[in-house]
Amino acid sequence: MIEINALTKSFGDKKALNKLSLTIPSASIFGLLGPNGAGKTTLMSILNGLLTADSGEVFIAGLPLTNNLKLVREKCSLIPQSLAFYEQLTVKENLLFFAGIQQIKGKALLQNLAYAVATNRLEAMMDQKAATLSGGQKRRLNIAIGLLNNPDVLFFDEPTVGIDPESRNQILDSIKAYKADNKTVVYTSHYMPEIEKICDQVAIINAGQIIKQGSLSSMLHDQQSQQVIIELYAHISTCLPSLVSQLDKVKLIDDCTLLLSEGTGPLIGHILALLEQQQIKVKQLRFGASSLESLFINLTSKEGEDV
Ligand SMILES: Nc1ncnc2c1ncn2[C@@H]1O[C@H](COP(=O)(O)OP(=O)(O)OP(=O)(O)O)[C@@H](O)[C@H]1O
Repeated sequence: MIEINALTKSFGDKKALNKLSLTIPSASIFGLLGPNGAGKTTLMSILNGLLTADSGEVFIAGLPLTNNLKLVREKCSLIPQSLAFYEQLTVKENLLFFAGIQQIKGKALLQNLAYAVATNRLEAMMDQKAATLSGGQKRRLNIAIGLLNNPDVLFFDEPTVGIDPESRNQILDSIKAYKADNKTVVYTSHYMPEIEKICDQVAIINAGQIIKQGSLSSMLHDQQSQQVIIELYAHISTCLPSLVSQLDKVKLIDDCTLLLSEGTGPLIGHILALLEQQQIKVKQLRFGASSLESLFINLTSKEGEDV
């Protein structure tokens, strides 16, 4: 289990984390969601000992992070979004090099290497130069390198950005396999359907604080009776520019979809009347936050960005 209490980190005047508290259960796949600049990377960097917090505490498997940095680094692995290996070395040479600099040897090396290669399906390309791999294969090599220390906790920073669907599915399958092997996975992504597919628990971070945390089903259920989603056949920005500037409690999910938040009773009638006036046809009207995306937009939209 990872226990985070009142973590604060500033860069100059900018508070990247503001007394953030969070509990991440063991052997779960935990989704960390937040808009750009919310503090996700800062949090992951602190949890991995790459940055030091100004105040607050972190316990990983009961150990305080500050006094046990070396041990915690052995138990955790951060898989960055950027590729961090040598293009001119083969897959095997890269894996052996990164195992070597962590001084992983003997039986541990054989076991960890086999696990990293098998879960990332790299067997067929061990003698291939990294430069010749596809984007998805490179991403899998990146992950395999992160597994060489056989970590208990894996932090993934958007591992599936810009890769083909086959590699995306392989990566998602491997993440489920890590959980089945009792590893804890902390996962950030902007791609909500992916989070919905694999995560047990989700926390939404905004402006350096956790604004919502829970199981995915409970979070969506909480919102069920309070939200209405209206999908249109037309583009809102072109056909109804006045509507979007007039109304509170209305947000855009995309240019054809409106999300009406809490307390929307009379508002629905008002909007439907406006749409009728403009002869805009409604494609679908749904009750409840049917997706994590609508919940996320609703929770993280800032004043001034609301429509
Ligand atoms: N080294 C730094 N120096 C100055 N400001 C920083 C630094 N690192 C982060 N920040 C600021 O702290 C805030 C949180 O940044 P962080 O990178 O943690 O957000 P994020 O949620 O990971 O965003 P993204 O999804 O865009 O990667 C932002 O306002 C960012 O500009």
